[in-house]
Amino acid sequence: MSVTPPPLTPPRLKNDCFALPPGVDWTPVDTALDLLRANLSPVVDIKELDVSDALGHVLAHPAVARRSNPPAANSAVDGYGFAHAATGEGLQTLPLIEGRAAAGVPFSGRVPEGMAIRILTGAILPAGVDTVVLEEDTAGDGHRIAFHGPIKMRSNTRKAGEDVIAGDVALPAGHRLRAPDLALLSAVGTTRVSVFRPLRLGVLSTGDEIVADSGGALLEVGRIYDANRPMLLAMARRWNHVPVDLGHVGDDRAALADRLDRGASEADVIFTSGGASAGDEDHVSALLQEAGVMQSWRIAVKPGRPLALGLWKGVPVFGLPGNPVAAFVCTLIFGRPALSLLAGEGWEEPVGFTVPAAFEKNKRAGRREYLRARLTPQGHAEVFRSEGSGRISGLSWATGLVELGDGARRIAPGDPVRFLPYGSFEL
Ligand SMILES: Nc1nc2c(c(=O)[nH]1)N[C@H]1C(S)=C(S)[C@@H](COP(=O)(O)OP(=O)(O)OC[C@H]3O[C@@H](n4cnc5c(N)ncnc54)[C@H](O)[C@@H]3O)O[C@H]1N2
Ligand code: MOO
Repeated sequence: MSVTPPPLTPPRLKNDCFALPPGVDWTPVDTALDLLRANLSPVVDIKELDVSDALGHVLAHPAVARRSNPPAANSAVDGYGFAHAATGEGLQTLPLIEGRAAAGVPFSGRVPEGMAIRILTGAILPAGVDTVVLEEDTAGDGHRIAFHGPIKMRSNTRKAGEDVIAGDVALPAGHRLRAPDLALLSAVGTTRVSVFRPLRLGVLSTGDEIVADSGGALLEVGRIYDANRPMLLAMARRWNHVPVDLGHVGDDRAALADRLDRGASEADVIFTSGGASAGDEDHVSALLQEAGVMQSWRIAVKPGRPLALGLWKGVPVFGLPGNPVAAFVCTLIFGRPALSLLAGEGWEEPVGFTVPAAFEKNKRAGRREYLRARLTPQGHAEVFRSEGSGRISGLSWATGLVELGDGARRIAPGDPVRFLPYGSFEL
């Protein structure tokens, strides 16, 4: 006699894979960011470098000015220097003294009150000179100069230390050195700096379908070119971290554990992509769970809701979602500030701009959304035609992201929206 099994009762179809399922704990974006910020700290040690080799490094200690800039009061222009006290309103005619003051060739004598001296840009003001008249504002015959007064005291001069004073902090700890910073440090005589050793970011792709190195072959349809790893390695390089290519592993837990072991010895932090959610083949989250130090988050963000966080042999692991758009957005929003903190740079927030929308959208409550966007010639934000997180072409089409807050919102063309240019993520 056969027994009829009881009927299965699936939940009502929502036809919206992004609706917040009841009973699941969604971590708001800000909560996730606060947790990362509170729990991460620099993991890199400190070394000394010549300033000329330090571009892109993060200062571990403040860089202190060894000398003032400028070191002495000097002239900002080519012209004639004199004592302001002897001048007044109307036509001023001053006899010139012999000699001149030039940058690097100072005039050692004193300029008597009522006389002027030829002076060039950058020259230290000679004794008796506190004011300079611009050459173009004068007439002269080689023995005298004339100009129209009044001229303001200290015109066209620079005070000693008006830019930086010796002993001041020229640049604070945590600052990542850019080209202009090398100018500043050089100007104040600082030739050696203490910097953090660059952070090593290991990047690993997972999934049986992924082919890490196709050798130029056109793959059969069931196989997927590895898009995430080249992107993530390039982002690491762009952010002045050292990219560590950990290659690819299939859906094999033992192989993944081995590769994470390698990552933990070669890198300071590991980004994996794929296998982050809770499916049958989601080994990254499963392994981190087994290791016992795992935060598996369903973040209230779109795209990119599964993000696994854990420690593997003491090394932080970010299990990014496999969909390339989600992997990209999670890396910008969560990965970048976390990396900058680990690298000693402090928490880096992107700078956004409020611009009018060139689109309309009915946004639901619950998840913060990041739309691929770019500015029209009028400076309005248009968004990519699809929000599908496998649509990699939209990442290239875009020049930034539009960020829509957690709540529900109806957006009409012209409404203000927050645009985060790729440039504000230093991409
Ligand atoms: N039943 C449910 N299924 C899924 C959910 C869900 O909530 N319930 N979430 C979806 C979302 S959202 C995302 S994102 C993905 C994330 O899952 P995984 O992190 O486990 O990623 P995979 O399943 O391994 O891959 C997803 C997708 O991305 C492709 N992929 C993976 N790695 C790469 C790579 N290196 N280069 C290019 N493409 C890659 C992969 O082939 C898949 O198509 O889960 C949804 N499912
Ligand atoms: O939102 Mo998933 O994180 O589509 O890509």
